[in-house]
Amino acid sequence: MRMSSNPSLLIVDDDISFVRAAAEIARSISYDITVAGTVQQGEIWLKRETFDLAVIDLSLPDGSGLELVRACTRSGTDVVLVTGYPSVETAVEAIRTSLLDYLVKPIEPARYRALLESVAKRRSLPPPVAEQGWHGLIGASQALGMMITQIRRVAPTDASVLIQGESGTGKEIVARAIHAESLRTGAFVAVNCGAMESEQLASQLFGSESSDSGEGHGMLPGYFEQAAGGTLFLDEIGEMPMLLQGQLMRALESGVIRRNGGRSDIGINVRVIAATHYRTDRGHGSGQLRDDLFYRIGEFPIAIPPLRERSDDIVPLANLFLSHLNQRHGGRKSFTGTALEQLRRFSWPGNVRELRNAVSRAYIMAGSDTIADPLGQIRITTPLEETPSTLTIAVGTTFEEVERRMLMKTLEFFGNDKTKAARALGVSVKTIYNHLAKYQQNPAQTG
Ligand SMILES: Nc1ncnc2c1ncn2[C@@H]1O[C@H](COP(=O)(O)OP(=O)(O)OP(=O)(O)O)[C@@H](O)[C@H]1O
Repeated sequence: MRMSSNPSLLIVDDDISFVRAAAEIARSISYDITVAGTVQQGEIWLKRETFDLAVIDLSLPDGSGLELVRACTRSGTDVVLVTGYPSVETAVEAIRTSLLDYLVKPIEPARYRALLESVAKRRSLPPPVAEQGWHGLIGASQALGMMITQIRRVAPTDASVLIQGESGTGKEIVARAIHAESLRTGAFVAVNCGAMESEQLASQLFGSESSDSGEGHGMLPGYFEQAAGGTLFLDEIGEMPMLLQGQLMRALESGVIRRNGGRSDIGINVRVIAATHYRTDRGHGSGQLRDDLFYRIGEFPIAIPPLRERSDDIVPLANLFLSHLNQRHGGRKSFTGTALEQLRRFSWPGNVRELRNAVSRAYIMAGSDTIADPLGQIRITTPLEETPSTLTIAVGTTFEEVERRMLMKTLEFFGNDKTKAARALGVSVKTIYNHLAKYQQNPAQTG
């Protein structure tokens, strides 16, 4: 997997002198270069990596360069076909496919260089994030643009991705974007590893079979099977019990799983994306993950910065959340410039989720169509700083949100010990798990 930020070029040609000349020009404009001499080698490289540009000879020792064009198009790689023997048929065939250009040898260095420069320039710009966002990701910050570039690069590969970010930064939305941009046709299945007890999580992940059942009976396919050909999103992987982490590691390494109580192995074709709120930059922090699993799932790490570190995203997000509320309630409310500035300067410890809640609260509390002081409610009603053992709740917060925040804060206070949290809240451990599972199934209602 390439980690360099240089543009990348794949040259597929068995003509050594052409390869040398083409590579030299590309290197002079900082391209990372990979060379393949046959269709088969080209296919292997295209499966392994995503390139910005591929320069492919039409006649290769084992077939036509056209055979590689589809794989390139699928992964968003621009293609330039070259030929030493131009003919009308090959030209027509080449034009029918989606090419950046079609060059005849000996190629003009100036034209080839211009092509390389235009691809490199286009790739270095972050893709535009339209008003409705890119796969639901809204924002205008450079950090978001860079994240989108990373997503586009890694999505078509099979690399496992580890997303790190504070709560509410958008880890699930990023995981969904990777799945949507991948070539995987199966389902996206999300599971919160901290929302279930160990045994339940094991049978949900790997499925279960009861031994005394008749044919087809008592067989419950788990999340791995449900995500066949698709993506399994393991949220809060650091909460997964150690024993289960070992089981997961073995499944990922061997490519097979066995249902609980089952007798045969089942092959899995699943791309795993994991997420954690622990910082993963200094080692992997608090020892929540087995070393081998950390390295196995962290092939391609993506760090989502907290909202306070990408304040250019705040205004577009706030405006979008407000326009959703206007649409839902038939309103015409808008923020004043000062209001938007106030939102921009706030630190948003609960990140995008907290911003969305604040916009809802401001919408409900606003006496007119103009919202001038969206944080007024927070300031008036939260004179106290929160501490690890206190929770501050603003007027206008829904019961559901109060319940959720109380539960999460209590769990945090007791170091995620569900038994202690349940005792403190006067409910059963099962109730805690039920709520966590509900938050996982209905994320829209949780914030
Ligand atoms: N860039 C963004 N654009 C639009 N909406 C966003 C963005 N980032 C986050 N959101 C929204 O914020 C909310 C929280 O996002 P999400 O659930 O993906 O966060 P998370 O990091 O997975 O949170 P948690 O760790 O608490 O599960 C969701 O409603 C999501 O749609």
